Amino acid sequence: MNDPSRHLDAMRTATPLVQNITNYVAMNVMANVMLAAGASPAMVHARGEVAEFAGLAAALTINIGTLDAEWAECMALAARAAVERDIPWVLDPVAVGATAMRRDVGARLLDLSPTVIRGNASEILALSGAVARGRGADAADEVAMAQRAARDLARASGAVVAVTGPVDFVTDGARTAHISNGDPIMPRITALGCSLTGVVGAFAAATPAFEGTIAALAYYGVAGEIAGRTASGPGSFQPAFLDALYAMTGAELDAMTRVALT
Ligand SMILES: Nc1ncnc2c1ncn2[C@@H]1O[C@H](COP(=O)(O)OP(=O)(O)OP(=O)(O)O)[C@@H](O)[C@H]1O
Ligand SMILES: Cc1ncsc1CCO
Ligand SMILES: [Mg+2]
Repeated sequence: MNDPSRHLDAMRTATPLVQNITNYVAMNVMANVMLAAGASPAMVHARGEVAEFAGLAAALTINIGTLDAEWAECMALAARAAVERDIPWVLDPVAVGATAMRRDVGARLLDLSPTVIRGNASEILALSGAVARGRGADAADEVAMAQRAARDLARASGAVVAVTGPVDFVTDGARTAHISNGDPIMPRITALGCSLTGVVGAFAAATPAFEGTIAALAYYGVAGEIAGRTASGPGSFQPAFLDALYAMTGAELDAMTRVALT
């Protein structure tokens, strides 16, 4: 893909309303990232309104980072509503292999036909049923190790699967892509992966899932590279990253994108 800017333009033009059920750590970071990108985020998770809100939204994202039993039920209600209303929904299976509860909720959500699944290598390995070594929310496995699991998971679930890390991998079960944009500071800042899931949802609202996911990952990685030019550590990286998401032109994105389709 040499023109991800088309998909960035489509997303910014649509300013999609994206409903996010995300974790307490990510809520503020994610909303700011999505606003800087040009989307309209709403963090909505109450039982009484999740399904109704999905009728207003252009996409839904569900992140199990700070799970509890009540939220797990609301996540399923929201996912069902998204499928009924035919809007894309993105699953972020944070630390899905860590506990029995996470494995159970992850499997239930997987049964509800996510459009895209976005996780790190340990999470995608665990969700696919393979043995993973992740501790908590951080990856301990390599993206390359998770590629076969990602392809199997995509074929079994019908979802586009994105494995993020130093080089990102995206597959719909048949086609594959590697995106080698990004900055090594990114995994040293909490919730940047969670926030990326929101950006993937925003792109998927305006573009078919495989192309939209690749473009979202390229855009995010390029913003990371731009932020990395001036940042002196994780603290100064965060505002520089928001500014880069906000200011990036389509021409900059196309010039800096490193995507290999296979
Ligand atoms: N070592 C790295 N070098 C360059 N980019 C990276 C690196 N690690 C992660 N990234 C980028 O960081 C972003 C977030 O991906 P990551 O895999 O860290 O998510 P995550 O583990 O789900 O994060 P979290 O759960 O903490 O929010 C992606 O755009 C990815 O490409
Ligand atoms: C640190 C952390 N703990 C639960 S969710 C979360 C945010 C990154 O996934
Ligand atoms: Mg994560």
